[in-house]
Amino acid sequence: MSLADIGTSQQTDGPTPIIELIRATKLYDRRAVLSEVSLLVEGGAAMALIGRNGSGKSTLLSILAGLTKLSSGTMVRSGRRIATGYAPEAFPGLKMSAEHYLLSMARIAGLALAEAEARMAELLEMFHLEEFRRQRMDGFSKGMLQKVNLIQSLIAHPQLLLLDEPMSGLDLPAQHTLIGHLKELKRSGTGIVFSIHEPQTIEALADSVHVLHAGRTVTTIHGQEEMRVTPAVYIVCKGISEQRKAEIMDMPGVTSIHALDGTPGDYLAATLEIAAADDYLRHILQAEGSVVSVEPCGGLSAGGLEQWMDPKPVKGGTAG
Ligand SMILES: Nc1ncnc2c1ncn2[C@@H]1O[C@H](COP(=O)(O)OP(=O)(O)OP(=O)(O)O)[C@@H](O)[C@H]1O
Repeated sequence: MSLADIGTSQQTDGPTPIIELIRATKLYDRRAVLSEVSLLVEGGAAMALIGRNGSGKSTLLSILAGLTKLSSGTMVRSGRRIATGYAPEAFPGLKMSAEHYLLSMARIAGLALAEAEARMAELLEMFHLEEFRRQRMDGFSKGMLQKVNLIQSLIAHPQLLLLDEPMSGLDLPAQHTLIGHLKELKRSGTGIVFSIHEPQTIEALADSVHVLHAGRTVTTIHGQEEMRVTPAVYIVCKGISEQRKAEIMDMPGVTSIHALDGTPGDYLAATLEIAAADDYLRHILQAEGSVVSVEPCGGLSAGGLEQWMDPKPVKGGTAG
């Protein structure tokens, strides 16, 4: 049930809606960086936001956090005050100790001093940061700053947790710690929205994936089952004429196909069912194109989602 429905219907058992965006649009200098995006965040579930650089993920998170205003559309909250934790993408090395900063954040969020101290100690220990608690953050490494950033978002038991690239800069043990803690939070009913570029985190944590491209929703996928579809193959080629491109795009078994951004020349990347790979490769060669790389992909990749994360590096040569 969406939050928009709640006013008109009897509430039923099941996931609790926390916050909903309906046709959310954000303009900067009359340019739409988000266009008509709708989504519903539910308690006890995690939604991954994926999309290439500049697709609007951070803007969307900042809107959900209440820090950026919509240009049009609606944001509906389940209550007047939702305890919200927000870890932005860029976190500054402030000229104060981690302890001073975290206690201030906890107090601002409404925690009593004793509770704030206890919760801070628990989280500092969890992220192996306790020995640095009295040091100034302007001397911290990137990963240490990210840990402080995450701790401030978690400290006041958020009902809604918004994380912008939470794994950025974290070492592997810290990544595992974070995933474990986020799973616990989900079990306790927190709704989580996180932007991410790594498929592993999606598989470990996400209950749904919302894909953005140039500020628009490309697709949304619900449920681990839907995310883990059959294995597939990811093929990058180049040198195909516009006319032949249209033909290969229509070939059976091609899940997704797109021009590969950030590479020289007209590189084309396709995700397709394994059974269709031979036929596809034959078509490329008949169209006088050349094959740059062929790689198996599984899990999330098979749904064609990989193309919306960071573009894969193209192996082999430059465009001719
Ligand atoms: N304050 C702002 N003023 C003008 N344009 C902005 C502002 N904030 C973001 N943008 C633009 O909005 C678009 C979306 O940016 P956003 O940071 O939301 O993307 P993103 O998907 O989070 O990217 P990345 O993966 O690189 O972090 C970009 O084109 C960006 O330049």
